[in-house]
Amino acid sequence: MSDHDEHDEHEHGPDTVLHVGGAAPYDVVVGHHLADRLEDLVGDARRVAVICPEALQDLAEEVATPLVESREELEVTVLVVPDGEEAKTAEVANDCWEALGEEGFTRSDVVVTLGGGATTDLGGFVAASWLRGVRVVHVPTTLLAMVDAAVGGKTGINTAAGKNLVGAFHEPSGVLCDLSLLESLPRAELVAGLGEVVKCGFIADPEILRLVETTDPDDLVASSPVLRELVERAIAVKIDVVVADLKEAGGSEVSGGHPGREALNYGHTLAHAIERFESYGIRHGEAVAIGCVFVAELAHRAGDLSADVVERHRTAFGRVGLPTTYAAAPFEDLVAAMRVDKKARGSVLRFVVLDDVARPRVLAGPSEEHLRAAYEALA
Ligand SMILES: O=C(O)C(=O)C[C@@H](O)[C@H](O)[C@H](O)COP(=O)(O)O
Repeated sequence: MSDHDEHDEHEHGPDTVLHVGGAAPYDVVVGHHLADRLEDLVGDARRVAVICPEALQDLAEEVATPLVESREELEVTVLVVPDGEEAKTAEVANDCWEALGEEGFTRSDVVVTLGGGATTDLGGFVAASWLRGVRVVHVPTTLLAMVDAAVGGKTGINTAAGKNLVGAFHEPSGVLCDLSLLESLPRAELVAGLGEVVKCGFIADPEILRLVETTDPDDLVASSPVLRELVERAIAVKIDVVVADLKEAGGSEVSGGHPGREALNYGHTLAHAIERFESYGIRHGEAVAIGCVFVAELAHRAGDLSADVVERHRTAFGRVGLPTTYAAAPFEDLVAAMRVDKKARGSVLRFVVLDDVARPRVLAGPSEEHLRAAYEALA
């Protein structure tokens, strides 16, 4: 992650600044080589804790060095956490709290997360809970974290009962989406990130679907202007939704009503159940693709979604290389896992479904017959 220079400006155009309004406004910057923006975001902090997975330790040092050099009194500590979902445990959060305690971290200090969605979820949660909330700046290094996890303030860890069951809403004070970091991202990780992008296309922005359907998937690489447009569009979808309903309070069964923030959970009810069943051995974006096809099948049976739009799910997710079939888990196990989904109310399962592209709503209490048939359609 190096500094932005004239060459970047010439080759990739100016950085894009997407503003997130609300009670705690912040900017999401999309561009190339954004390291020089971090100093401003750290502001007058005395201490910075950079939370990153082991594989990104060198990058963390690269980020830390200019900060240390920028101000004599600034202390920067790198906290290394496990890779992926293994970081999202109470034990790892506790290790981070202990480290912040040893550093004497105060309310004016700053956590910087550097990593994928699991790192931003964990680091955001540590920042949300330490002293009941210190500033956090996210520097996402995967496509999924850029378009989803780093934006909107959801933070959390997993428990034995399921994914993200403990957490807090804690908005970052800034997000730096440095697309040059995607150059070294394994292809499968980039493809997984496209799962959340395509999801945004279905719930709110048909132009995303058009771009995905008309671009050669091999051209979706870090330096591609189309990828950048997809990133910016997906973030814009997310910003619109979280500004209107930060704490997911608007999800209701009011007929014809938009589900508020729950719309972003499209495909996630089954996705989280599959991830848990697979002991997080499947990438989140892959599970989301499967979950979206499932819920499209459900909406076709229990609602108004046309067979054409169901098929469009298969082609859009499949085109970028994401899975659209799944049969590994017994239906009953997945239903049991879905019962602890945050959208469930009492014994009633609730799903975000579509009536058409960009027309999301909540479906409450679908019949077991419809659920089973939708799951069987994934096989
Ligand atoms: O930001 C949201 O709201 C979302 O639901 C976005 C999801 O894509 C994301 O995976 C989120 O972390 C899932 O949240 P959860 O509340 O279902 O745990």
